[in-house]
Amino acid sequence: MKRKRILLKIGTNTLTKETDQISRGKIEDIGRQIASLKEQYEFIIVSSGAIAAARQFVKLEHNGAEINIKQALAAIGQPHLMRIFQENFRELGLFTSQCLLSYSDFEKEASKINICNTINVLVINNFIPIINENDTVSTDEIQFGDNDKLAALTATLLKADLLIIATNTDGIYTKESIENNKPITIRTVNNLGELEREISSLKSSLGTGAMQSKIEAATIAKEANIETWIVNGLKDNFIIDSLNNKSSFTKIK
Ligand SMILES: Nc1ncnc2c1ncn2[C@@H]1O[C@H](COP(=O)(O)OP(=O)(O)O)[C@@H](O)[C@H]1O
Ligand SMILES: N[C@@H](CCC(=O)OP(=O)(O)O)C(=O)O
Repeated sequence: MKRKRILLKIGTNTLTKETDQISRGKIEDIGRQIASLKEQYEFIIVSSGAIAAARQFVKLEHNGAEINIKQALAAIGQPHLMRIFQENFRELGLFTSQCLLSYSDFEKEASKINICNTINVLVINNFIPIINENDTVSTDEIQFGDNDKLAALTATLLKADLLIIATNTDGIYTKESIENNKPITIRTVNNLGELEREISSLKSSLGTGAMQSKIEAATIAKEANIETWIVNGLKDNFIIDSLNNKSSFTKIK
């Protein structure tokens, strides 16, 4: 049976479990789930966390440009992040590999072919690709805040069956429920336009930029007929529970 391809995007909030360190426990939780699902699903990961990994170890001299500091931190943190993935996944019998991509790679035909070729060989040989933005050569994601769009472009290019974005909420909450401090998840979205209106009207008062980028990612995925699920990565077993419909999350069809 052909395995379904899941593109899993893990944000910094999830990877650090909202602390100032990468959580080995969370990486182990993710690895354990991938190991138990590997007969039915193949996983490609887009992981943030390079900057967070560096902040555990260093404080850099400031030269006036905050973005340069973040780029340097990403360069320092990325190998640490990969080491933590590698150590934890290896214990579970999983092999890892690293791919660093930037937006401009998705605009060049030759680069797109190379990305597909490399990642398909990795997947066939059971090496899980762990992708991050190449923060040395471009600043799009660290400037605007996340890897969501990179994940959607990658899911589209690699013909994923599903895009799962792991974050620190039970998906997207309704405007009213946020205002009442009793968050209620929007379970299914068929009309992204309507959702966009709800979110943008929240923007001024509650600062919803973070969810906006996830909606933009879902818009890209939808154009390629890929569903996006926004799930709570802080919870143990979040991938399996969402696949079994045992948790509260947002499904964007
Ligand atoms: N309607 C909404 N529903 C849920 N979360 C929202 C909403 N609007 C804005 N957010 C914010 O988006 C955040 C998640 O995005 P972000 O901080 O970028 O996380 P990540 O690092 O996982 O990408 C939430 O913690 C929440 O503060
Ligand atoms: N490439 C950067 C991504 C930074 C970022 O803010 O991402 P996210 O946690 O997805 O909002 C890193 O690895 O630190």
